Amino acid sequence: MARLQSNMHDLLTEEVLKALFSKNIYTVLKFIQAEIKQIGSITTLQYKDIVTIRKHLLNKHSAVVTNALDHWNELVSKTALIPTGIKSLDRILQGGLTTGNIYEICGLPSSGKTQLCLTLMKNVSLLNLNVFWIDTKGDFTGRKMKSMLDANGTPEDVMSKMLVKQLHTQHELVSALYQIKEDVYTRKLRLRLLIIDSLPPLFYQSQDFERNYGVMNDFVNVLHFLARELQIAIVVTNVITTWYEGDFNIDSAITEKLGLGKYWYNVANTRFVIKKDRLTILKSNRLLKGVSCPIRICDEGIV
Ligand SMILES: Nc1ncnc2c1ncn2[C@@H]1O[C@H](COP(=O)(O)OP(=O)(O)OP(=O)(O)O)[C@@H](O)[C@H]1O
Repeated sequence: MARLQSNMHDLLTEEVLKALFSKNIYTVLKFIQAEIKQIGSITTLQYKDIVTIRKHLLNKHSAVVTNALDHWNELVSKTALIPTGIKSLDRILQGGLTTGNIYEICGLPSSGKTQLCLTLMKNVSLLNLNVFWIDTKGDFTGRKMKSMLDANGTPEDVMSKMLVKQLHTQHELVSALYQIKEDVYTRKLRLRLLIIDSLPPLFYQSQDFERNYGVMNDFVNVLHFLARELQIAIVVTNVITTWYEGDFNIDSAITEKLGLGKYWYNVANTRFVIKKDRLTILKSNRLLKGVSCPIRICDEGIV
């Protein structure tokens, strides 16, 4: 549900919003669900003002009924296809990444997730599109990108299309996404591809699961907004961990587990796994599950 903002209604001033936020009323849904009396006691709004705002928000944010044809036409007019520049990957993606979707690349540590993201960044910026990289591991370096560009003789000017932000906490991540949302909204930034490498280092930090869940919820909401409403293709990386069942011995069964838990499990539209030099579609709402392509890491990235 949308976050309350001052541009939603004239009566929702910054002062009113501050008062609402201080009582954890951040979203349109929370505002509509709260008792009018409660809103009145938190803010300086009069009864009739609160009713007016509620009516306005309900009209604006309630689901409207559309027919499938309108839905399809809107989708076609809004969606962009972004070739990844990796031929075999474009083939299994049926042309490339499509805006409006969240893609997840998972794999064991050192399986090549970052290399794949770096290659996507390099190839997509060569299409003259901005790419935003959120780096949580300190893995993005200008030196690495420059050497990848040098390896196939590409001039370095393309690096001006690559925007990088390093951050270290969940809260920094959520704020960075809100900032991107604002910048894209106000057309300060034109963006088609956002890469987050990697999520687990941020979401494993907190032992407070309730709080973790709250931030994850906020994160997923803004991620969906960026993908669907602002038509950005989002690529995130996630790690697979392994351990041995029971006491370790050579015959012990190895268990593999995808990071980030059950809540995250259904968020990405398409999930890939990198294993044994192959990239395989594990889950997708529109591509064929189980389809894979070979990949090889070399100086110019993934080919
Ligand atoms: N120029 C290169 N040629 C061949 N292999 C390379 C090259 N550069 C890096 N690699 C390999 O890429 C792998 C590291 O990949 P990457 O950093 O993408 O892993 P990752 O899946 O992101 O790991 P993590 O989850 O630990 O961050 C290593 O196995 C490394 O040997």
